[in-house]
Amino acid sequence: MMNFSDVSQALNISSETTTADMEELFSYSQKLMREKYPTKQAVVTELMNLEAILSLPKGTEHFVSDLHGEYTAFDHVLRNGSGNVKQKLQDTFGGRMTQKTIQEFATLIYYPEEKIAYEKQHFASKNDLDQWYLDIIVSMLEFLQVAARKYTRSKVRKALDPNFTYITEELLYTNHQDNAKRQYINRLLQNLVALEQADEFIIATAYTIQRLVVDHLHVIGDVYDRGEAPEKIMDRLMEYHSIDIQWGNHDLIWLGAISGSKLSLLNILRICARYNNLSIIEDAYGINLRHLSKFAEENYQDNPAFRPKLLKGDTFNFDGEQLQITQIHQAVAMMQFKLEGHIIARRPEFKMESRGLLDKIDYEKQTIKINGKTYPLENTCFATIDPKDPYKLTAEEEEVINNLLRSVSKSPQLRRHLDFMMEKGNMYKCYNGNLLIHGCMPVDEKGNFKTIKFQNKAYTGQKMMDFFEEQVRIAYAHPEIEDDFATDVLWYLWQGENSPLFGKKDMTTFERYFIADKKTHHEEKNPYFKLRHDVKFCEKLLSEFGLDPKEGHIINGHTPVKKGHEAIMADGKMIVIDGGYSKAYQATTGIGGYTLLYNSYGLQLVAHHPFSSKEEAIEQGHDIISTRRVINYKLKRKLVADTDIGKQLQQKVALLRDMLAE
Ligand SMILES: O=P(O)(O)OC[C@H]1O[C@](O)(COP(=O)(O)O)[C@@H](O)[C@@H]1O
Ligand SMILES: [Mn+2]
Repeated sequence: MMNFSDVSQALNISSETTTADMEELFSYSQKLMREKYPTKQAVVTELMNLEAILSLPKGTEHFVSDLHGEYTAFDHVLRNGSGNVKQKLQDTFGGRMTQKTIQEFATLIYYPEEKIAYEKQHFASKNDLDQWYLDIIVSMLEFLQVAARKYTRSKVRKALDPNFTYITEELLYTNHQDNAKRQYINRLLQNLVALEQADEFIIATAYTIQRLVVDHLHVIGDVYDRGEAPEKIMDRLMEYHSIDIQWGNHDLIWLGAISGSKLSLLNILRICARYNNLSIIEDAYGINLRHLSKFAEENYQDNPAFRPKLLKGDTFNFDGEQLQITQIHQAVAMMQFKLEGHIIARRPEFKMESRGLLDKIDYEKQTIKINGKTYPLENTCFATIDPKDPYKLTAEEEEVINNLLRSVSKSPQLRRHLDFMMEKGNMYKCYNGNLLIHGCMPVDEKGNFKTIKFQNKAYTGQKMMDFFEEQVRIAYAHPEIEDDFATDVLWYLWQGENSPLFGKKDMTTFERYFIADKKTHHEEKNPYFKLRHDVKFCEKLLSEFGLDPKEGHIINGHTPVKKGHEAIMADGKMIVIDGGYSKAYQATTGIGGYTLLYNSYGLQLVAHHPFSSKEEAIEQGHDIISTRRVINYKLKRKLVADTDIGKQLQQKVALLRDMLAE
């Protein structure tokens, strides 16, 4: 018999729900179940279905992080399921196909349209092409069967292209060795080719396979900034069949910009200018920068510290574009430094006085005093600053920023993407026993969770995370309110000392632009980043979130794992998967990025070579996976019953059993 606590779990009831509420909910859920399964037969069918699902192997989870706008590399990783497609091909065809054929087959599954077009150019006769089609279709069906093995028929059906559902199911579930059926199957296959459906069928099946090899995707933050196409990543994520996102600090400033935070907006503009990516703002999101550009042109000159960073092969679209971006870059950076002074004054509880720097400058001598030490300033661009009132925006700056804020809030494309980021996103997630957080849990040197005191209330550990999430949701729901507490908290999450998404003492943006002494650029990391090597500390953190400290893992992104450093820490309890998709950071990491797979046998870390181009992948069959490392191979396969969803299904099974017993 189910009790209230079982029901409360099944219905996700919080500790604040009263017994009376629970009784009502309990009878309500029974009523709903009776409506849904009105006959004994319906109950039995559903019960059998659920119990069968519970005994299937757990689906594969795929973890990615710090995508930083690198769409093509990310797209490739999704298409090959972090090497999962190739691994399964190897297991299926290893003895029967050469390595070269397996790689070609893999490429066909990743990029079916392009690979078919490429292959077609190389056949001497129609007969050769038709034979190729038949061979490929037969192998694909065999492989589809492997990819579909873990799922119920109904789930596989959802992954099929509706145009080919009928024919695929016939081909998939009919015994090809059965003499009576062989002719029928052969006719179906021949007709696919004869009726010129082969291309479409292969393409559709390739995408179904891509979809089936990964059951659920976790994005551990930082979709945005530095790379050129975050909007394409967001479109791709929106199409994905099953996904959650943990917000990164960079995602937060995009959420901030559309929630009315001027500082967040200035930061995204500054980073886009810095990485030569203003087209994301203008073209992808349709935000007009003409006013800003004109203002920048009138007030700023060339300045080496603000020229956009160029990656190999980058060029400018027109003469003078570099200068224009350099001017915009300075204009937004200076507005940012000014407005930081306002928020710091407005929010003493943020304790960020030391980050107000414009009043620590000697404008005549061009020096600054930080922590008692005076440094010369270089590459300064302080024309809009009134030394007597350094944080005051000029009237024109006010107008520029207000206009920008307005047009950001009106961009339907941006809203669509960020609505999705809110819907699927959280500060952290507990999923199948693991804890997913982009950055860290702020702690002191001893590993005690830090407490923040905001608006006379104190928050620690998980409660602090929940508090931050609540503020993000409040700010996002009220974009018209620009300087309320919740909107300011969004900026705190970007660069506040106790932000779980930032995890450093100070963000030294000003120093990086204007002070030569590199010591001032240092950003001290929270002690978390040392302590996370320690098993006991990781166990404590898992317990804080109600997870099993012996079984669970913590999965972080955020800090690029430098060459020669470990991504797996604390005996496998802690896994850091930001190996740096970001091209700008590949020199430090030496690789293209890490991803993580969690299938029914356990966790595997996958390291990727930097991705060169789609063309190279297609023509030369280059894949980008380098190594896979098993973290915790389980002899006993995990089943759906062992997962979070499995637990919910078991509650439902119990309810159904109660109904049968009535
Ligand atoms: O290398 P860039 O683009 O100038 O960015 C440096 C800034 O980025 C940060 O590392 C934050 O970005 P990440 O979340 O990607 O680490 C800051 O701490 C630092 O000041
Ligand atoms: Mn980050």
